Amino acid sequence: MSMDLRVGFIGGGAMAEAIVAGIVQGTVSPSDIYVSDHKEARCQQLAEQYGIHASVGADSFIGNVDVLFLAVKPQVADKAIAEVRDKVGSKTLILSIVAGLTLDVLEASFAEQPVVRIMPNTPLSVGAGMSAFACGTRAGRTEAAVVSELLSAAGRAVEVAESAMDAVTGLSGSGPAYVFLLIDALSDGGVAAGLKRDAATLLAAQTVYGAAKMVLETGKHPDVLRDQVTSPAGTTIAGVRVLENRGLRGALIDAVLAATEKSRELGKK
Ligand SMILES: NC(=O)C1=CN([C@@H]2O[C@H](COP(=O)(O)OP(=O)(O)OC[C@H]3O[C@@H](n4cnc5c(N)ncnc54)[C@H](O)[C@@H]3O)[C@@H](O)[C@H]2O)C=CC1
Ligand SMILES: O=C(O)[C@@H]1CCC=N1
Repeated sequence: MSMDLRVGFIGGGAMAEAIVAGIVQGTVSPSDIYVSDHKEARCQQLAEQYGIHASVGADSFIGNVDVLFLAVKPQVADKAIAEVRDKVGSKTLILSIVAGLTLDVLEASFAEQPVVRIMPNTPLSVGAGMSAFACGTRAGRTEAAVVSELLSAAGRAVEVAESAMDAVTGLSGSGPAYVFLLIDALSDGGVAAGLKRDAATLLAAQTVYGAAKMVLETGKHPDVLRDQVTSPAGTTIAGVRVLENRGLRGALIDAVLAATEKSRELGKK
């Protein structure tokens, strides 16, 4: 599926790159993607790797894109907005991925443009992203459909109320980091049990991938699927017992809550 859209980015960091990598795979033509980043070397790298336009400064494209991603760190978002707000086209759809930056603030910053707040995650770069988005008052169903199509091209996208954004950030926004940690730890377990590192990491990652795929494709509750693996007096329950004793469930719940709380704090500053 390809979309006839000119897409700009303010900030060409890790998350912008993940989105670019996701949408250049058949959704948006690289020649229609424009990135502005403060760092010249970063621009060169992005231009070479993806065949997109990348420059220090956005003047060459800012008035001429259909969609503009705001993809800088929260701490410098005010400055980045001040640099572009008077130059951006009045119909350009502003898509902010800045953690904690509210629709109220965004709508006050951009006088006329429709604004959508998005929380994506880095697996977008391999077509398996999870994004949630909330529409501002000037963004209607047409804008929501554009955002949904753009993000769905590299994973899944759901529309949520803005009040859910902090929780989304704590779960799917930050979540890849929790799962990378989990995979690394599982791999360590395999190495401790005598496997070679490469094999252990492959086994760990494919197991996480397969289990996630089963949850998504069967629609069954994770506990039902867990039960299918767990033989009476078998190996699985021996492992599960250790995880329950060490509080894995509670640790994951607390991790999501801590990240959610941090997102709330960022939004208040
Ligand atoms: N990394 C992640 O997994 C996720 C990040 N986010 C959000 O995405 C945003 C960006 O995060 P990252 O990509 O991880 O950060 P990053 O630090 O990798 O990238 C930010 C980039 O913006 C550039 N920059 C800063 N000010 C600029 C300006 N005024 N004009 C042009 N370029 C400018 C920097 O040189 C840098 O390359 C953050 O607000 C974060 O909250 C959201 C979801 C997931
Ligand atoms: O760590 C962060 O603040 C950002 C937001 C979600 C993922 N990374």
